[in-house]
Amino acid sequence: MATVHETLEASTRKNTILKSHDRYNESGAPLCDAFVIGIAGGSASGKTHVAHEIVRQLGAIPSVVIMSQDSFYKWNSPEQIALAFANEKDFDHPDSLDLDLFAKCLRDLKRNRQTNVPVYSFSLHQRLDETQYLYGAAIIIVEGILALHDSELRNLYDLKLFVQCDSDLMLARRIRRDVAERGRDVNGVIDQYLRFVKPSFDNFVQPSSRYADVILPPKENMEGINLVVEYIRRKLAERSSNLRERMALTERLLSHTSTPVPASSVKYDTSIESMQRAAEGLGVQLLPQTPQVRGIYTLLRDEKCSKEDFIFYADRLATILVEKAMEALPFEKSETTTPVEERVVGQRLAAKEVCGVTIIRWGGPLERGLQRVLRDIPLGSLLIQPEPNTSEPLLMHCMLPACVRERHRAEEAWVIVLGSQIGTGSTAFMTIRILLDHGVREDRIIFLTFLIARVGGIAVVRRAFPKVRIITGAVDNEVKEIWRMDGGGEGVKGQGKGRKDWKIEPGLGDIESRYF
Ligand SMILES: Nc1ncnc2c1ncn2[C@@H]1O[C@H](COP(=O)(O)OP(=O)(O)O)[C@@H](O)[C@H]1O
Ligand SMILES: Nc1ccn([C@@H]2O[C@H](COP(=O)(O)O)[C@@H](O)[C@H]2O)c(=O)n1
Repeated sequence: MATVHETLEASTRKNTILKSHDRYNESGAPLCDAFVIGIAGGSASGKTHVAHEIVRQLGAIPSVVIMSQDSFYKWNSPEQIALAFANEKDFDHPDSLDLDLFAKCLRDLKRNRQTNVPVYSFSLHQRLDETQYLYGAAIIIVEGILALHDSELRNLYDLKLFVQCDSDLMLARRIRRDVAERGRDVNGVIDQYLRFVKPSFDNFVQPSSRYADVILPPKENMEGINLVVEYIRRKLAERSSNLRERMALTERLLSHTSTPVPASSVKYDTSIESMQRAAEGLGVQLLPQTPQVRGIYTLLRDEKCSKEDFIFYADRLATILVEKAMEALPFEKSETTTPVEERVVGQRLAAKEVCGVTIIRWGGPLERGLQRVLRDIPLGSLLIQPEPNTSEPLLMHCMLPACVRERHRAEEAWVIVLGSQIGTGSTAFMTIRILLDHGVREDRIIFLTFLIARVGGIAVVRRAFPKVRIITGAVDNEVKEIWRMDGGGEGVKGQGKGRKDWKIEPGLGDIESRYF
């Protein structure tokens, strides 16, 4: 028998997040749901093969999730498991599946929310205790023998496919696969096939082919798959947006803002009054500009600041920012006994769940400060990187803390987000949107940053998410378009390989490179 580890590997192989990308408008609302493709067909007809071929051909398109109906087999009692091992349990009737849960998970994922999909073991004939977290799909491929049978599921698909295959070919493939991968023997596979698989195919699976938009042949089906992939590409192109570009076009966007940002006559005016005015206009919280804070910025801005000093003072500043964030968290009365046996009334943190989310590299210089103030805080991470051609932010990796991954906990959680500077605002925007998708309340997100560009994407972020608290230590003037060379440093477009990027002026330079 396969080990639980092997079983898990086999059963989760179909539910894979590859990458994810951004698809929201400037108001923070999702532009569109994920595109969902339903693939049905008999057992071993080639549904998984078709799903993987579509993913392979889509290639550069960032996020595709394959959701398998197999994950939704119901929990089985010990008696049912004994029947299953004797090949006497019917796993092909629609009643063997939790179709309601299947539709709920798909609905959530389609609407850009997280979902936690059950994990099923074919070798143990049982749903396992763990679930698989999925989030961020732009395209969802659903595959299963009954994927087109249920009307609730059908209503969620944008495209319906059916893989047509001869019964003898399906039986031959199933014997080979079930013996090799699912811990079965030949006689058992044949018994189960004749008793349950074939009748169910005739009664439920084959009749559902009438709902399909496209019927694919079992072999030599590349031509059909090519057409399907072309169709998906067209649909995605219709939906695409270039948010970062639009966020950087600040004049146009600022004219939309309800709170006008006062213009400064001095090019690089970093005076206290100028920063305070800008922060107020933008609705961001500026750290009190104490001599200490001003002194730290003066050191950090200095191009001659050594790495050692930069790290020390960035950590110090991060600690001050986190201390400021603490003022937003709820505290309650708490009694304690002192070492001299006296009772005193004090305070304790009253938030049920507090966690941090850092954006890999971008939030790194703030992490030590967070952990100094909130020692055991769970810290999740996101990797958001620009798409090479458009510079659109892409979510490449999503490792959120448990209290955000589960929706009922996310609704209670306070989240402190770390990002070193907000220029075009596109990464900040995407991070906030990801947290909202998970159910975190807008007024419980606290965004900490060293620096904001007054004329930049911050206006869009504020307008889209007015309840998010943004705390910064400084507000600088503007965000400028540059050409970032592949090997590092700035260059001129057309002279060497690189990509479009933005930088804040006067700024702190490339904070991550100076810190790491
Ligand atoms: N077009 C194809 N050409 C050759 N082999 C295929 C093809 N489609 C599927 N197979 C093989 O048949 C078996 C079952 O295919 P799979 O896609 O897992 O079926 P399903 O998901 O419908 O149960 C696998 O071993 C797979 O490699
Ligand atoms: N414990 C189980 C659960 C399901 N099956 C069979 O799996 C088939 C569906 O999966 P495909 O990948 O082939 O689409 C279905 O026909 C069930 O008979 C099983 O054998 N054991």
